[in-house]
Amino acid sequence: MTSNNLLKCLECGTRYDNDFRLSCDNDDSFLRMEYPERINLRQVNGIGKFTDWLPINEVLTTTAGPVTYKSEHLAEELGLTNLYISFSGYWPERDASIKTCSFKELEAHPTMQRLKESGHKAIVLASVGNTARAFAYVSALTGMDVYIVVPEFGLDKLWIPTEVTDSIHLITMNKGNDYTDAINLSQRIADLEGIMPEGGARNVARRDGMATVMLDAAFTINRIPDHYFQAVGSGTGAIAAWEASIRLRNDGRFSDHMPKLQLAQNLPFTPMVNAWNERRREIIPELDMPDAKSSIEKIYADVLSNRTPAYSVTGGLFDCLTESDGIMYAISNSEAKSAQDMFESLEGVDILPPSAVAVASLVKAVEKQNVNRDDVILLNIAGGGEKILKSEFSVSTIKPTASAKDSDIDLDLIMDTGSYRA
Ligand SMILES: Cc1ncc(COP(=O)(O)O)c(C=O)c1O
Repeated sequence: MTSNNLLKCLECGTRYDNDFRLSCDNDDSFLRMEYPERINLRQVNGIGKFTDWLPINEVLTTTAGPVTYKSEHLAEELGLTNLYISFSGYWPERDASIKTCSFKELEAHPTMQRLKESGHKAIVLASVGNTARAFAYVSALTGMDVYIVVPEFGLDKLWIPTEVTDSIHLITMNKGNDYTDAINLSQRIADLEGIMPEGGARNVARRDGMATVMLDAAFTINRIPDHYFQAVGSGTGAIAAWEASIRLRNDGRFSDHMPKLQLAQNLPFTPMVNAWNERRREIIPELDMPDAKSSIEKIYADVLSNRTPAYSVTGGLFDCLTESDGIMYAISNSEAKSAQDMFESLEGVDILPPSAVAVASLVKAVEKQNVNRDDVILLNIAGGGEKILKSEFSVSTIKPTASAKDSDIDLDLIMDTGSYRA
């Protein structure tokens, strides 16, 4: 049974039932879920709390969810009086219990539940690591089949905090292939009968799962923040934060102003920063990401390496940045690393490289006076606590079931296609 809420096309307004639909029949725009105007929190821990604004019926039982707290030490260092941190990861001291250590688990739980409620059993996705880990873990918990395509450089991130199950099928791509090659191969696998594409930013379960970062913050702070900081790769998390703010404003209890999106990418791979700085809706590869593959090899936060982000599409990041009068920052590896050291020593928890990029962008924003001292700021630390987790739990490495030389490979060579042909 699918949820009673409807999906609505942002371009033409056509409404659809909420099955696992990812696109409109008439145009290329995003679909967005229509939920009750006011959200009532369910009395559970984790993101199940926000079920009213998730595209699923059953209340998720996972304790995984974002945690929002007011920073003291980093705030003092930066001279800020209202800095709030949203932490997605593992940090028992703060009741943060995402054991795959990134906000990608916020996408994975509702997506797999939406898949199940729509009557499907298998899903395919491309990832550079953190998303793969999150979906593999949820597959191990639910038994739902997941096909994961990962470029070789993402392999070290492929562990889960439980036993690996037969439901996890990992396909690696040989050296020389990047995230976009993995996306291309996963799209071919998704054409097989019986395997659903996870849909990336087009999947409302992914966006609305990530949106819980903003929801949790609004319930903790009692208002919508003035600024939202995050490092972006596909743009999904930031779009989700924007959509959550629209819903919170319409709810009426959290003030009626919207946050300014302040987003960052890692130099030298900064296609969205380059396009946005010229207020261009289109990303022009020759201008905005020349030598993309070699640039991607140089970035510290390698998960921020999507060559086809959700930027130009109606409802995508360009629209959100435009509506919020947003700012984008290009952060160097050394800026990210020193921001990481500063955060870890002041706040007392290890963070992942993309979160370091987000911290560095906040440092820059303070320097450039893009925030005022007393503004209410939400800094999304979208991944962290891996060191703490690994000191407390043993993790299992996921072994590849196949490897692909490129995205055109014969699918029979990498998977049992027989079970998925009509
Ligand atoms: C920890 C972390 N932060 C930020 C990002 C970028 O998020 P998005 O792809 O939603 O833009 C990722 C992507 O994998 C991530 O793992």
